Order: sequence, then structure tokens, then C-alpha cells
Amino acid sequence: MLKIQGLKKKFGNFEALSGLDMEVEEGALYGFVGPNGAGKTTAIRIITGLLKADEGTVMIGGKDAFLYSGQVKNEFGYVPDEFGLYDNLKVWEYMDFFASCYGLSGLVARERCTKLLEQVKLAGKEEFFVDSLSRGMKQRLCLARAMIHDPKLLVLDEPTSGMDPRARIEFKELLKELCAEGKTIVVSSHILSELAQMCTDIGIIDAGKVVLSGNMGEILKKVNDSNPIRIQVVENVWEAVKFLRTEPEVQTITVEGNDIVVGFHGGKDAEAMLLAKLVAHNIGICGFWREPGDLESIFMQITDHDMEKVVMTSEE
Ligand SMILES: Nc1ncnc2c1ncn2[C@@H]1O[C@H](COP(=O)(O)OP(=O)(O)OP(=O)(O)O)[C@@H](O)[C@H]1O
Repeated sequence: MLKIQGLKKKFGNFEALSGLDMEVEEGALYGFVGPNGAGKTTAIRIITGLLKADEGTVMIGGKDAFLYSGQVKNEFGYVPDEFGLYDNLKVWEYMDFFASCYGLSGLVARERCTKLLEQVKLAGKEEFFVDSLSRGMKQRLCLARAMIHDPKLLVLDEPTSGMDPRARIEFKELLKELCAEGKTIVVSSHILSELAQMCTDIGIIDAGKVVLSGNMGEILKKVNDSNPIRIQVVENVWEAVKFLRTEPEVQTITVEGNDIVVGFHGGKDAEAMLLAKLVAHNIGICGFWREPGDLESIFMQITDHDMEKVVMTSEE
């Protein structure tokens, strides 16, 4: 649905994008995540045609977004990070205005707007002034507006920033529903855990490049495989340590009371073999498991950043 290759963008001497590659399959809910200043908004502005890249290509629905910008504009809807709503319009006037921008009028426009407002859970708010809506409602209204021409692809730039936790959850549920109905969605955030909960795929951007991307399940599996194994022994901890030192896949050993935490470079089979060997050495094992994995740990591994640079919690 969306394919980006070798995207570069400089602002003066500063390289905001340094060869960004990204591929989003049809039907994906793709999380585009990275710390502040990583280049998310710049990439999104180029995808949506608001900014020109210095180098690289953006293909949307198989068409070059620069060469066929007119046609491609009908393929996507965009929710920017700063929404610039028309505060002094009523909700229905706002929707009606954008419907007319896409050539919809009369009953067709009315029906389309009603359906979209229902879809984003704003039915009944038609007579409210935009100004009087909560932040979460305004973002949902923006989303309805972005869908007025029924695009296949939705691109949202940090849509949940500034929302309270409840509004965030509602918005995430809404995106999942739209994805289930067939939309392809790209949503950016600097909050890793937020995207991990809802996305089918993820691309991690750092310093203007995608440093890791793929299916969420596969990435989490990779993360899991890179986490240490915790072994709880009944007694003879040092006997177990002596044995573990001889195992080639064991990289590090830390003893915490009767627990041994082992950095282990091996897959499931090697893991099962290690357990079998420990038992064969008459070491009493009462617990053996991989420490739970998370995306944060892999982000730290691949980017070597300070913890503070990426917001890890759901709070801003
Ligand atoms: N118009 C511009 N002129 C100069 N520098 C810019 C401009 N737009 C973006 N930048 C710089 O490019 C880098 C990437 O910015 P961008 O807004 O794309 O990052 P981001 O990942 O969206 O960050 P955030 O999460 O804070 O929105 C930043 O260092 C920013 O200061």
C-alpha cells in the first residue's frame, strides 16, 4: 500500500531524513515510532505531499506520489499533529465544508457525514461547536474529516498526544476497528508502549532512518530471544554456575541468591537443551524461564540511546 525508498531531506545543513526505507502492507496498522526529532513528522509530511524530499521515492497504492500527486491524494487521508480545526464552526458545518471540498453535496454529503460521525462515535454532537469538544473528540472529528473521500490509507501524526488516558484508549480502539474494516493505517508516536499494544506492524525510526521494522509478533519474538534466562536452583548454585560456564551459548552469568540470570544466545531448542543438561548434571531446578521481553529493550540495543530519549510509558 505504501512503499518508501531512500528518502532524504535536509534542512540547511541538518539531515532530518538520511535514507528512510519503509513498507506498509495493505490492511496493516503500522506504528511509526521514534524519539522526538527522529524525523517522523518530516517523513509524514513528505508522504502526504506537503514537503518535497531531496531524494527518494514514495509509492502509494503502486503510484509514485510525486509524479501522480493529484490521483494519489484520493488514496489517503491525513490527520496532522496540529489539527487546525475551525473552532467557530458546528460539527456538522465542519464536516459539510470538507465534504464540499471533495465535491460531495446534498443528500450524499449528509449521509456520508452522518455515517462518519457515527463511526468515530460523535453521533449526537452535530450541533456542538468544534471549540466546545474535548481534545479526544476533536481528534476523532479530524479522523472523520480525513475519511470523507473514503481513502484506503490513513496517515496520523501523533494523534493521541495531549489526550487523557481514557481518550487514548478510545482512540486506539477506534483505529483497530477501522483497520478491521479494511483501512490501512500509519500512526506515529514517540510512545513505544502505546503502539505496541495496538499495531500489527512497526517501524522504529532513529536519526532519520528506520532502524527496525516488521511484524509486531516477529519483533517481539526476536526481543524475547534476546532476553536473559532466569534459572532458579534448589541448592548448589555454584555447581550450576560451574557447569553454565562451559556452555558456549551462555554469554553472561549473574547470581542473585538462588537465582542465576543467564545471557543466552540461542533459540528455543538450545534453551530446552540447556535445561536438559542441567537436570542431567543432577542440579535441582525449580524455575527456568526467559525474562519477559519488551520492545523497549530492543530499541535500547539497536539505537544505544539514553532511556530518557524515548518515552517508555503511556504518559507524556
Ligand atoms: N522546517 C524545518 N526547519 C529546520 N529544521 C527542521 C524543520 N522541520 C523539522 N526540522 C528538524 O528535523 C528534525 C526532525 O523533525 P521531525 O519534526 O520530523 O521529528 P519528529 O520525529 O516528528 O519529532 P516529534 O516527535 O518531536 O514531533 C528535528 O531535529 C527538527 O528540528
